[in-house]
Amino acid sequence: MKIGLFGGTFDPVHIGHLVAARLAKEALKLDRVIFIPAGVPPHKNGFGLTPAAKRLQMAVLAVGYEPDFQVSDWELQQEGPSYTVDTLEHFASQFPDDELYFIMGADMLCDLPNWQSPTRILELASLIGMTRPGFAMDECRSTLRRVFPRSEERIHYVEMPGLEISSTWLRERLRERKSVDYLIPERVIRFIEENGLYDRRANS
Ligand SMILES: Nc1ncnc2c1ncn2[C@@H]1O[C@H](COP(=O)(O)OP(=O)(O)OP(=O)(O)O)[C@@H](O)[C@H]1O
Ligand SMILES: O=C(O)c1ccc[n+]([C@@H]2O[C@H](COP(=O)([O-])O)[C@@H](O)[C@H]2O)c1
Repeated sequence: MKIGLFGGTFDPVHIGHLVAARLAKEALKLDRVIFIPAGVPPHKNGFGLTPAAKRLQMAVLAVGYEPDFQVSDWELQQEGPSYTVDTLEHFASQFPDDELYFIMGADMLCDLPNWQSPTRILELASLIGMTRPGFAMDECRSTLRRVFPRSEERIHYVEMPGLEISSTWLRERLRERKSVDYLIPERVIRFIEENGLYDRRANS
């Protein structure tokens, strides 16, 4: 089996994530994709992060009834920063007979040399870099080719329609009481309002 792992802060999850997962699955013929909300995202200032349990619930609601999408709370159960290498070691021992693919947007892929143990990451999984507006994939590709010359075949590049949205931008819209319709799954918007996340309340 080919298993896609998709790590993220998902604060909140949005259509950029869902489209990336769907197209990565299609491009690499993955059997399923597991969304893995990060407990403590390693390169982000954790200040103001929505509590892990709520980010997890939003991810669960977002993947809804999709039989080929799942959510893992593994990173949320660990202490300290959610380093991908540790997550991959865990999933590799969990699924020893399967091939692992880690899905990421171009911004994250270009940053790979700064991650914890990137060479080990490339031994444990193939990577799928999804295009993202504002990040030059070609530049990123030549950097990665230079830094990891022996891992070229482990990194896949997949085009997706440019969705110039981020959780940061959506949090701002939510706080400003602007519409996020179609950008965030409807069930997740309802959850945000019911729980008063991002200062948003139903009918406010
Ligand atoms: N619009 C998008 N297009 C392609 N990839 C995306 C998009 N949004 C997020 N991703 C990718 O999804 C993964 C998880 O992203 P994350 O949860 O940090 O969302 P984000 O929108 O980048 O959040 P923030 O604005 O809070 O940094 C990352 O690999 C990121 O590159
Ligand atoms: O392991 C690392 O060094 C590392 C550094 C930066 C990001 N990551 C992972 O990349 C994924 C996307 O990160 P983020 O910050 O965009 O949500 C998430 O699973 C993070 O744990 C991992």
